[in-house]
Amino acid sequence: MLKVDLKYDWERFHAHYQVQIDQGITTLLGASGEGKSTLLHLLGGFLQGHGVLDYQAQSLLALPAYKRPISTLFQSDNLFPQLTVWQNVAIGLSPHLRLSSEQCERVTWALEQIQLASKADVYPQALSGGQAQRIAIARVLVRKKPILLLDEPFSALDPVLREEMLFLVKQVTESFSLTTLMVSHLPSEASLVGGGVILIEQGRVVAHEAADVLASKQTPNAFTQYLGESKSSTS
Ligand SMILES: Nc1ncnc2c1ncn2[C@@H]1O[C@H](COP(=O)(O)OP(=O)(O)OP(=O)(O)O)[C@@H](O)[C@H]1O
Repeated sequence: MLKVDLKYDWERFHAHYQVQIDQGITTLLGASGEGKSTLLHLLGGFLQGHGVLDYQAQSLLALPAYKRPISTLFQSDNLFPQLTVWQNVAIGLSPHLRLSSEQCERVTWALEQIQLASKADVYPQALSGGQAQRIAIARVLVRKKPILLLDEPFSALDPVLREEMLFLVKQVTESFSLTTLMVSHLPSEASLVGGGVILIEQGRVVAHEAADVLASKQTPNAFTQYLGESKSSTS
C-alpha cells in the first residue's frame, strides 16, 4: 500500500494530498491545473513535499528519485533515434549500456513481454507510434519497480492505439502486481482500465472510489459534477 499525506506549496497553489492507494491501477482525474501532475511529481521525487510518503510501511520521502521503487512514464518519453530498440530498453538499466549477462537477459525478457522481441535490432524510425510506446513500457518493465506512474502518456496516440496501450498497462499491472497511477483527463479511460479512480481538486483528493462508479447513472456521487463538466467541455 502507498500511503500519502503530503503538503506542497507553489506560489498560490497549496496542495495537501491525503490518500491510501492499493496495488492495482488507479486513474487520477480532475480538471486542468487542479494538481494531478504535481501529485505524480511528488511521488516520483521530482518535487519535494512535506509529510508522509510510505510504501509498504517504508518512508520514501528522503530518497532521491532514482532510488525510489518507482518508474515514471511521461508523455514526452521519446526513444533515442541513434539507439536500437534493444539499446533503448537497456538504457533503462544502465545509462552507459554496460550490462551484466543477467541484465541482458532481462532486456530480452522485457521485449518479449510487450511482444516486440523481433524488433530488437531495429531503430525507432522503423516503428509505428504504438510500437514506440510499447518500447517505452518495456523500458519501465526492465527496471522491475513496483510502482508505475503514467502522466497522460498516450494522449498523442489515436483512439484505437490508445485503447490498445491502456489494455497493455492494465495487463502489465496485473501480471506484475504493480501499483499503477495514471493521470488522465478522460473518464472513459478510467472506466476502460477499471480499478480505482481518484478526483483531484485544488491540490486535494476529494473522492476515491472504484472506477465503476463513473458508469453509475442513478446515484449522484462525488464525480457527478466533474463528469458533467468534462462532458460539456469535450462536446
Ligand atoms: N514547480 C512548479 N512550477 C510551476 N507551476 C507549478 C509548480 N508546482 C505547481 N505548480 C502549479 O500547480 C498547479 C497544478 O498543476 P498540475 O500540472 O499539477 O495540474 P494538472 O491537474 O496536472 O493540470 P493539467 O491537466 O493541465 O496537466 C498549477 O496551477 C501549476 O501552475
